[in-house]
Amino acid sequence: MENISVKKENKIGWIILNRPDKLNALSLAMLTEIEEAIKQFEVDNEVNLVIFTGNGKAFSAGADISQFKELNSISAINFARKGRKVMDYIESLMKPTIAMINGYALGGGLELALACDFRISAEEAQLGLPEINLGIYPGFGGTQRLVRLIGKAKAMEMMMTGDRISSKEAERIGLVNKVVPLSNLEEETLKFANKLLEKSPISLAILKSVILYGNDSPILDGLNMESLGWGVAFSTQDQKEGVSAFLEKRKPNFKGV
Ligand SMILES: CCCCC/C=C/C(=O)SCCNC(=O)CCNC(=O)[C@H](O)C(C)(C)COP(=O)(O)OP(=O)(O)OC[C@H]1O[C@@H](n2cnc3c(N)ncnc32)[C@H](O)[C@@H]1OP(=O)(O)O
Repeated sequence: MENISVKKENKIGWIILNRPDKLNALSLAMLTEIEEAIKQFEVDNEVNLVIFTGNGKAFSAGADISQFKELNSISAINFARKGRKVMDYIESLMKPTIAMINGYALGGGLELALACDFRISAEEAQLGLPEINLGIYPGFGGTQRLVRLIGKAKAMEMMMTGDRISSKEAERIGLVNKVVPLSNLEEETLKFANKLLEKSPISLAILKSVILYGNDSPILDGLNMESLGWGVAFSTQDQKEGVSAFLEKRKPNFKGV
């Protein structure tokens, strides 16, 4: 991998965007590497959760603008589709994902963070969708995900003005889950991740699927999915372990089966 670095530690798969001199701009090559890393983590039983972050002063300053010069209408669609495909893949991963936002999260970089389940941001970070200043608009799924996450008015404001917002403001409007000083970012992110790692990975996977499905469906379909997922959760050993542990007044030891 030339544009990202990848590691596994204590059940966590790390994807670290690694073009610090270009503020981790998302080139086509980087998108391909991210897709490859996700593919590996998806089937790796030693990875139960994935964290994205950036090397240097940015999480990511967005799609690589230097690659835009070569684009025509068709190749622009292909670039946007490639990015969208990767973001959709991240979103649908059946393991929790966290964007650990260490600095600028702009344009496609923020769209990557939006595809994650959780966003934990450094106080010092700035977030925004400045594509409008380039005569374009978010194209990696952000037009849809941001509206669903924070509502139409604020999402339109961010996309149509292109203004950057602080982490504190992002927390206030529900765009990030938690804001911490940069010096504590990794520690706090790991604390949050470890809370999830104590749960049953299989229940988290079913729950995530039910929530994502329901978010894009009429409520009755979502409710039906919830009931069906419940049945699946009840067929697992983890469910038996969870109930036994409660009754035996001990901590559950979930195995993901
Ligand atoms: C085709 C489908 C696309 C679909 C959807 C996605 C679209 C996008 O994401 S468009 C990009 C949106 N992002 C931006 O417009 C942000 C661009 N960057 C900036 O405004 C600034 O770099 C900054 C405010 C984030 C930071 O400013 P500063 O601290 O002054 O750092 P520099 O500007 O000097 O940047 C250092 C270095 O990094 C290069 N760079 C920064 N962002 C990008 C980028 N998005 N693409 C390519 N390169 C980027 C910048 O050019 C500098 O490089 P050098 O000049 O070679 O040092």
